[in-house]
Amino acid sequence: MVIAIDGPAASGKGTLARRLAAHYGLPHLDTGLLYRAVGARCLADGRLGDEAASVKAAQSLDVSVLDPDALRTAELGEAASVVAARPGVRAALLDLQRRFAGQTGGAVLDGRDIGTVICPDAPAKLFVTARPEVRADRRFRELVGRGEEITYDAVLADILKRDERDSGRSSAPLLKADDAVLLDTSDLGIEAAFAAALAIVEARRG
Ligand SMILES: Nc1ncnc2c1ncn2[C@@H]1O[C@H](COP(=O)(O)OP(=O)(O)OP(=O)(O)O)[C@@H](O)[C@H]1O
Ligand SMILES: Nc1ccn([C@@H]2O[C@H](COP(=O)(O)O)[C@@H](O)[C@H]2O)c(=O)n1
Repeated sequence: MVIAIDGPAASGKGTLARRLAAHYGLPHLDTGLLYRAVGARCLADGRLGDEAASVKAAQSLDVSVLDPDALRTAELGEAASVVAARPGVRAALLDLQRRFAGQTGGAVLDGRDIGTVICPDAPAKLFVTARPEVRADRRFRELVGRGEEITYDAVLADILKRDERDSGRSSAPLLKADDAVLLDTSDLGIEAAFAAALAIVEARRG
C-alpha cells in the first residue's frame, strides 16, 4: 500500500509518516530532505540563485548520504523552498521518488506533491495541516532543542514565507489532492493525531 502525505511546513506530516511506516512495516521517504540536500549543495557552492547549478545538483544527488540532522535547519528549509520552485529540479527528483513508492509492498512518502504528482494513484492520501502559529511553536521548540539560535517570530515568518512560495509556484504547488483526507492537527497531540491518521488509512484500506 502506498500512503501519500502532504501538507505545509511543520504540520506534523513527517511525524505521522514515520509512525504509519513503523505501524505497517513500510519504508518511508521524507521527500523534503531531497530538496534540502539540493539547497545545501547550492548554498555551499554559493549558487543558490543559479537555476542550472541547482538542476545539476539535483541530477547528481546521492541519496545514500543524506544526513537528516544536518539538513533539518531553518536555513536549509528556506534554501530547499527556493530550489523546489524550479521545474528542472523537480523533474530531476521525480523518478527516484516514484521508484521508492513502487517498491513491493508499498511505501510511505511525505512532502508537498506526493498525492498530486508523485503518487496520484495512492489509495491512502492525507493532507496534514495546522494553524501557522501552532506550527511555528512546534518548529521553534524543535530547533531550540537542537541548539539553533532562533526566535519564535523568525520561525513564524519563515513558515509563512515558505507556505506562500510552496503554494504559489507554478510547478507542483502545495495542494490538497481531491481524494486526500484533510487532517488538522492544531488541537491534537502526537498520539491523537496518529490515531486519526491511522483511522483514515484503515478506512481507505478497507
Ligand atoms: N500533533 C502534534 N502535536 C505536537 N507536536 C507535534 C505534533 N506533530 C508534530 N509535532 C512536532 O512538531 C514538529 C514538526 O513536526 P514534523 O517534523 O513532523 O513536521 P513536518 O510537517 O514533517 O515538517 P517539515 O515540512 O518541515 O518537514 C516536530 O518537532 C514534531 O515533534
Ligand atoms: N515533495 C516536496 C517536499 C519538499 N518540498 C520543498 O522542500 C522544502 C523543505 O521541505 P520540508 O518538508 O523538509 O520542510 C519545502 O518548503 C518545499 O519547498 C517540495 O517542494 N516538495
